Amino acid sequence: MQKVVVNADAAIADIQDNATIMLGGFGLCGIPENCIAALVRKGVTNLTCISNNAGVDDFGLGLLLKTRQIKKMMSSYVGENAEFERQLLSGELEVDLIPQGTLATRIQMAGMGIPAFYTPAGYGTEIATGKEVREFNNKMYLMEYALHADFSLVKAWKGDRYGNLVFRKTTRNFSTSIAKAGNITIAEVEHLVEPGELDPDHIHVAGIYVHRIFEGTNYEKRIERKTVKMEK
Ligand SMILES: CC(=O)CC(=O)O
Repeated sequence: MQKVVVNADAAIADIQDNATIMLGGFGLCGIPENCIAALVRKGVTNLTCISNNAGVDDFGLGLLLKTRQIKKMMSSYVGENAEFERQLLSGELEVDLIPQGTLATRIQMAGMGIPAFYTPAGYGTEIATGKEVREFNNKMYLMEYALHADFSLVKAWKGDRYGNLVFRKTTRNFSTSIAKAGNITIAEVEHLVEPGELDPDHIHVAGIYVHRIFEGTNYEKRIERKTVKMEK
């Protein structure tokens, strides 16, 4: 199977209005920047976006919020985006705020083919509204469903033509599960290499999960490693 596509525009060409897309990254690192820029250029609307972080005003999913292409956000960490807040408070944006561990597990379960699971997170709160509740060992749990998407978009450090992916540091968080949860998974990578160049022991996502891959350009990478000197 030929998985390599020329660029982000080709990779996302069949994402249409009303699609559900899942995006990797944690905080502002590991963001599929090239795919987001291509979605802005394509102008698709009414998207449902599943991502731990909803971006900031001028980066990440904030770019798609600014252009009003997102109808619904399913997220956990949403606190640093003024336009997100404005759209939420004005009722323009539907928001499903999900506890972070629940979000991670719902995505992971989709990749594992497990339809639902029980978690104590959110029991007795608004999160529990409408959800099945069960008691195990004298503790109450909510049933949560696996979370699937039409498309998963992830950004890795390296990938090969077969779609095998290697992530760096925190960018791996969420991205490895997201890569397995979409019907179509698109990976953008900083370095596209030949099969055999990646050490098999270092591969985080096996190519079987990845349908399209391309080498991205001009990564902004908002979060950089800083050396912090600790006071004695
Ligand atoms: C703590 C977090 O959830 C990190 C982030 O997405 O900003």
